[in-house]
Amino acid sequence: MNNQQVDCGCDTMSQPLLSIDEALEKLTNSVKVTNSTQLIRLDDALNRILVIDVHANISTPSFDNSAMDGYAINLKINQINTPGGFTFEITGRILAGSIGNALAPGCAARIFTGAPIPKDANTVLMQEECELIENKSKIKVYRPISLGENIRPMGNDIQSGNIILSKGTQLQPQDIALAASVGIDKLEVFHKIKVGVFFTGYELVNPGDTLQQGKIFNSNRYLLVALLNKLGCKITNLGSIKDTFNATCNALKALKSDCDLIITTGGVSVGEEDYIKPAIEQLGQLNLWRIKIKPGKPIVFGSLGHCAFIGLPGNPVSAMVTFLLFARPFIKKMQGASHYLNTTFKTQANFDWHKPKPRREFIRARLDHTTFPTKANLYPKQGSDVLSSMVWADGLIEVPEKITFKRGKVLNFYPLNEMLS
Ligand SMILES: Nc1nc2c(c(=O)[nH]1)N[C@H]1C(S)=C(S)[C@@H](COP(=O)(O)OP(=O)(O)OC[C@H]3O[C@@H](n4cnc5c(N)ncnc54)[C@H](O)[C@@H]3O)O[C@H]1N2
Ligand code: MOO
Repeated sequence: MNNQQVDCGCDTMSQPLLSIDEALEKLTNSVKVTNSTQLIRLDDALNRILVIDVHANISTPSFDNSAMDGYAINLKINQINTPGGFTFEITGRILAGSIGNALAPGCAARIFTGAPIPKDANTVLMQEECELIENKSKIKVYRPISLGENIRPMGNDIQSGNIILSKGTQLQPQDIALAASVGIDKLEVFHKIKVGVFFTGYELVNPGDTLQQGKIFNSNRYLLVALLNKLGCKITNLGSIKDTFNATCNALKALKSDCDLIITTGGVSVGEEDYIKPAIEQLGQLNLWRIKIKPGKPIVFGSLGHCAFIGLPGNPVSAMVTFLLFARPFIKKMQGASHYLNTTFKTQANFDWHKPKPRREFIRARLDHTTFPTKANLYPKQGSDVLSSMVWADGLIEVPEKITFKRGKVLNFYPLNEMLS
């Protein structure tokens, strides 16, 4: 078979391959969101996903307070926005955390940032604008003053009863801080999901062991574990297993009862030594095999009872790209995240595309930010074995199937830093 025939977008039995959109829809529609939840302290909440909306039961700030170090004044009606210097007698001093006495008209209280505005004060003046006079018993101001200057009103940030964080939020430092600001000390989050992994391939050797002729180091093991750690999964790692049908079935059986999801790499292609698909068909249900994308055509999606299964291709770039495009949204949805799809933005290709391709391609690219709009440059080698292309790249350019284009074409860019967050 020549290359064009291999890449026809059909399988060898002329069955059309699924498009990426169909495959993603099929995968994410089938996700069962974990129903196991726990209450955790704010210090442990980073990156965890909220089960329910969080409401504030106080307003913040909970009292009117000063935005500046300076003087709270009781500005009289006839002084508002009037030109000319005004003098205020200092009758109090209010630190943050303390309460001052009411201010009589024409009087001032020394006040510090965050301190409560005393009763009857209606404006705060910055100390830099005030001249202390008469042995520091008074202040004088030379500019017109308007009402309410430098006062942060109660509820300026949050109103009591408001939803401050929505269910499905993956908690970031600022979310945790917002919960703390209304006095919440614990949040209800989904339990971490349990993911079992193993790696097929007679050729695999662990880094640290001797590399005999014909063998390769098992880089996918480290790739997958690191990717899953980034997503906050609990991992059971069986390492590399023998490339046999029995060993594959045994590994699946060992993991399925205690895992929400099993992910493997390798053994998903069409060779008679590829046992993942037949093992899933024998032990569970096969829902999808092979997608019209490059890299990563042979991907298996299925289930073993309650446990979902994703078999990624063995080629390292294919394994990483398919993990990011398919397994990541699947896992994020399973974890309860409301935003689980990858985000993309538009960029311009700094290259021509001469040959229409039958599969949608996800090519390793790096953005040149010195131009506007930014331009995407390609890594010179785009083979699915070229792992260094993933290290060089800062994202993937999506090239639609069956098109050609010239430099300057606007395309989708999938930023790696986003997909690895
Ligand atoms: N006749 C055909 N052959 C292949 C097809 C096809 O359609 N017809 N598809 C090709 C594509 S595309 C891919 S992708 C691969 C997928 O193959 P498998 O998932 O079955 O993976 P293996 O054959 O086991 O390995 C492929 C490649 O990756 C290396 N590998 C495997 N595991 C690891 C690991 N843990 N760490 C690092 N590298 C790994 C392995 O040595 C091979 O070089 O199939 C094509 N063939
Ligand atoms: O899909 Mo394979 O990943 O092209 O090498």
